[in-house]
Amino acid sequence: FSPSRTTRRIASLAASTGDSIEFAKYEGLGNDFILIDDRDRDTPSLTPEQSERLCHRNFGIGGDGVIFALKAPEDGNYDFSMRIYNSDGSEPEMCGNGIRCFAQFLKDLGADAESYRVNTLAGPIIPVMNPDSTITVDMGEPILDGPKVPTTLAPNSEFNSVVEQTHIDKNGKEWKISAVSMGNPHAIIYVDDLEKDINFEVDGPALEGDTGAFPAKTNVEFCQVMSPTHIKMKVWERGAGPTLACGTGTCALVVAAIRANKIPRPAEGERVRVTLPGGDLFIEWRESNNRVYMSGPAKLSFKGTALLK
Ligand SMILES: N[C@@H](CCC[C@H](N)C(=O)O)C(=O)O
Repeated sequence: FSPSRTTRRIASLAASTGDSIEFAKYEGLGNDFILIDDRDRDTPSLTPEQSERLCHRNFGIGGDGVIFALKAPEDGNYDFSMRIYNSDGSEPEMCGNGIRCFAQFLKDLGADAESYRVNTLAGPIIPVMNPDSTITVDMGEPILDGPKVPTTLAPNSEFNSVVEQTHIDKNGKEWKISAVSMGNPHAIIYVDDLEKDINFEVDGPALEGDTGAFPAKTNVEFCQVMSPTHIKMKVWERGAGPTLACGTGTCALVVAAIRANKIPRPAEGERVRVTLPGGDLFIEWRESNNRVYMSGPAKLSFKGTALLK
């Protein structure tokens, strides 16, 4: 934030009318979210601007996003709806770590089911609570068709989707990009050495905001294949910048890596381990139904009441 925006934020908090909101703070591998219980509402009780302010790590609660647990639509097909704002106030379609936090939040609120049918902007998503307290999420089918990702990068004829296409960013740096959507867009880039081959703080934002190639902006995943069943990944998220983990990004990466023959497709039921700065996620892209399953933890950090402007 520029000093003037920061000053305005302090002023707006100081000028609080006393309105406040109850929240709970959760994290999935350090990807952290403010959860709001809006189960009696159809729409979020906070604006994108209020959410952005609450996500600020100095002047708010701090978080990579705000997640709202909302009423299910009346069609009877769902248990709940979920919406999310990124820490910059933009609204993504889905969030993988967020949906595990959402499921744990529901459980902690007393909605003690084994699984939930959640209505999201990316379609139906189903988190299942495991006995070992991890959560496995049916993340649905990956979207590989370029215009639907959306990306303007040309499809690679061999794969009929965007696989390692050459692209030059605004700094003149050349990349080989694969594009996959898990409801939200991901640009996947393989490097030999994650520590040496990228300038994360420069390359991440240069690609995130490259609307010529990704008209809705994109999440950017830099990846290093460690073995046929293990990949390391660093993520620069759309609307949130560097985060410790990204569930949708991890799913997109495993799909992209299998399609590009970077790793073999594991046998049905076997999973690929993806190591992120915040820890490991386990991903299965099931051949029999084309759906992606993500397993990992979600934990309550603290609860509180926040002042609103
Ligand atoms: N951290 C998330 C993704 C959140 C949304 C993303 N920043 C976007 O704008 O698409 C995850 O775990 O999937």
